[in-house]
Amino acid sequence: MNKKSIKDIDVRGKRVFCRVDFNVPMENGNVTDDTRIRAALPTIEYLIGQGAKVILASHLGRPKGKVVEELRLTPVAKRLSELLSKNVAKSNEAYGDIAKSEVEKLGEGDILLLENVRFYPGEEKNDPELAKSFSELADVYVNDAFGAAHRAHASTEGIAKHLPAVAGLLMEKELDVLGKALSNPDRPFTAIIGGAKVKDKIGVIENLLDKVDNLIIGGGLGYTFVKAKGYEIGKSLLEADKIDLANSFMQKAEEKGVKFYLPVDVVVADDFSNDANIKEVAIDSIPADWEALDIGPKTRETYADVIKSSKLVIWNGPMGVFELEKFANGTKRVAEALAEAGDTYSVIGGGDSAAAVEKFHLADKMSHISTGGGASLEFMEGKQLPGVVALNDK
Ligand SMILES: Nc1ncnc2c1ncn2[C@@H]1O[C@H](COP(=O)(O)OP(=O)(O)OP(=O)(O)O)[C@@H](O)[C@H]1O
Ligand SMILES: O=C(O)[C@H](O)COP(=O)(O)O
Repeated sequence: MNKKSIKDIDVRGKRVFCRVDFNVPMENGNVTDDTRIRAALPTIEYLIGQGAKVILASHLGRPKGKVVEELRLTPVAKRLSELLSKNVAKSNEAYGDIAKSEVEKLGEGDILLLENVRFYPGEEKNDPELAKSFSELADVYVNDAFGAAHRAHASTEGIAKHLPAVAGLLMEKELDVLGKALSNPDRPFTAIIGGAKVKDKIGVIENLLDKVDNLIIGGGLGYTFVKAKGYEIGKSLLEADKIDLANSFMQKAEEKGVKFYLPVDVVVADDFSNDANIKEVAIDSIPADWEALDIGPKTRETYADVIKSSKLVIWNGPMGVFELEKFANGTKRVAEALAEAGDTYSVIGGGDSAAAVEKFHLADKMSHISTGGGASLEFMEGKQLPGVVALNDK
């Protein structure tokens, strides 16, 4: 990495504004998956160890510049405090006099979590005034929010103009692992792309088609490809305006000698729920009133075989509606195959794929689980991430 990290500067006794990505799933005021919080612990613990005054900032959800009670970071402060076995103060503001007075109370090694930065309209607009106000809380800026590094926002980009700005340890690790995988991949190199929408994955599919040996498609976005091949897909997800694009991807894959894998069978349902009637059908037999919500058993085994014969696999996006047990088998099988594949380096990029791997208790079997969904996607598209560009060069 050509950017400075916290190890390159002296943070002892300093007020450190550390942007983290604590955009975690919550239910009834409790954090339901703390992966992203745990991923930030090395940086936070390092800062504590250095005697810094640690000011943490994050977004949660998309409150669109307004205070949304359910999107306060209070439950995150509680969870972080449990993980660190240490008090984590929580502010109801993210800048201004109240936040300043709370920062003033910090001793060396203390931690304050600011309120959700997206409660302020200036955050997503990258308002220079707001960025300046954030910077007034601190002496140093650390960006450890790889998951939000693709956003040019006040707390991820603008603030870096006002303070010495360096990467945290998580940011550094993510950039090193993903960068190495894409610039010099071990082969066979396989990408598995799933999730809901083709439109979200256009860039990554385009870029990866130039790099991979195998491209596996699953999830809701797969049905636009299935339709493009001429099959009826019933009520499955379809982006009709992306059919031509899907065709052009399949053509490009053929030209480049990339093996392109689509489901050959699927699990269809008569309702989008765990109570639905379901059946497994071949890809050419999706009933008109039914919806494909997972890949079928033959597809699962083919995908597992491709995974196991690969040296490097990048996975972004679930194979089905894994949140519902009836449609989790495809995603689970992919995760298991990655876990079983001994000498395959597995990179899980994507909030949902990471959540799935956690859910199946296979996280410790993966080589690297990226904390970035959109960020890892953009990285895989070959784009520059504004939150990284803004940091000080080495
Ligand atoms: N066949 C399907 N039909 C409808 N929805 C599906 C289907 N397969 C997967 N999904 C849904 O797609 C969602 C994930 O899509 P998304 O594109 O956000 O994935 P992702 O890239 O992993 O997300 P993130 O950006 O958070 O990492 C899941 O909630 C899942 O239920
Ligand atoms: O969950 C993510 O991918 C990051 O936290 C960024 O969130 P956003 O897509 O709402 O900017």
